Amino acid sequence: MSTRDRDQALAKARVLIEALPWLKDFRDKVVVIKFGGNAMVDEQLKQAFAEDVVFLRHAGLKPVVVHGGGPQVTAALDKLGIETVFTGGLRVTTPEAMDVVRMVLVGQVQREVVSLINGHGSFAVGLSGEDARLFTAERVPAVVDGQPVDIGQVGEVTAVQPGVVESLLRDGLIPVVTSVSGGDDGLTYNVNADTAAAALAVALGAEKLVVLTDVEGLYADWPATDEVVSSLRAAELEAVLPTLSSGMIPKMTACLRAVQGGVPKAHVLDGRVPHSVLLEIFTDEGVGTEVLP
Ligand SMILES: Nc1ncnc2c1ncn2[C@@H]1O[C@H](COP(=O)(O)OP(=O)(O)O)[C@@H](O)[C@H]1O
Ligand SMILES: CC(=O)N[C@@H](CCC(=O)OP(=O)(O)O)C(=O)O
Repeated sequence: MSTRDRDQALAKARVLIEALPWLKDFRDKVVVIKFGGNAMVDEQLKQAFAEDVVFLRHAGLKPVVVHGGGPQVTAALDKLGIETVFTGGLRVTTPEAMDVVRMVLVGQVQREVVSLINGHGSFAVGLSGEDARLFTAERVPAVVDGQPVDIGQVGEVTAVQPGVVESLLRDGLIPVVTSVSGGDDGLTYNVNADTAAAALAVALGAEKLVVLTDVEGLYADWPATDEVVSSLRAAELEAVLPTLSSGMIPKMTACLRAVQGGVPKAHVLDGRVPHSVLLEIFTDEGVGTEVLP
């Protein structure tokens, strides 16, 4: 073996050894990963995401995927000539739009994520919040400048029955969850996927919530600067929440609820970086924004 070959082999071994403490810590632990619609635009990135999830499963963790699909819903609504309006980071959802949301998220995006993961084995099983009443949702208004604004069939998760997800995990499977949920009133609700991921992470007693998105993390003073906040505590996040805009509102609220609900750490990561999930879980690379209790 030449010196160069040996150095390369050593570097590879170092990477594997760096993962050792994390492999020990995370063995048998549940990690909820929110795969955002904006992070699922590129074929190579989608493949890398599927590889990461399957890697986690083979490494002895219990990954649970909650997927988004906002951009995909907007594209379908556009085709049908239905206008898209977001208020406080949430889609204004008429009964007509609700049918499209469910069709696209459950029938298209969820199926795609399931088949991407199953390209690497027989692991992924798709579920929506309606299956076995995983989530119960209740209609909520958006809050704009402190005032409630009606946004239609949009719900918050008020109850989680995680049994169906726990059964799948016991069988070594990878649940792929869509946020669309049923209400006690018999209606179907459009639940933001970050919100659903946080509620599920809390109910499962997850070790970590990882939220993939299309920015590096939480920007300190967006859009004026792109300086990423690398770490913040729940109390600090609570203070900055009212200053946030658009999609970051449900995302950071979800991280806050997760850590307040007992999840030791929530992490917003750049889904445009290939294998960002693996890098976050198994290496010392400090990427994205972590939220601590
Ligand atoms: N302080 C902030 N830091 C980072 N991104 C922000 C901030 N405020 C608003 N944003 C916007 O939030 C977006 C992420 O939310 P969203 O589009 O809902 O993502 P996803 O589809 O991954 O859930 C970013 O692309 C950015 O445009
Ligand atoms: C109420 C609400 O806004 N629901 C979201 C659900 C999908 C989602 O959250 O997708 P991303 O994670 O890709 O943004 C929507 O209709 O777009």
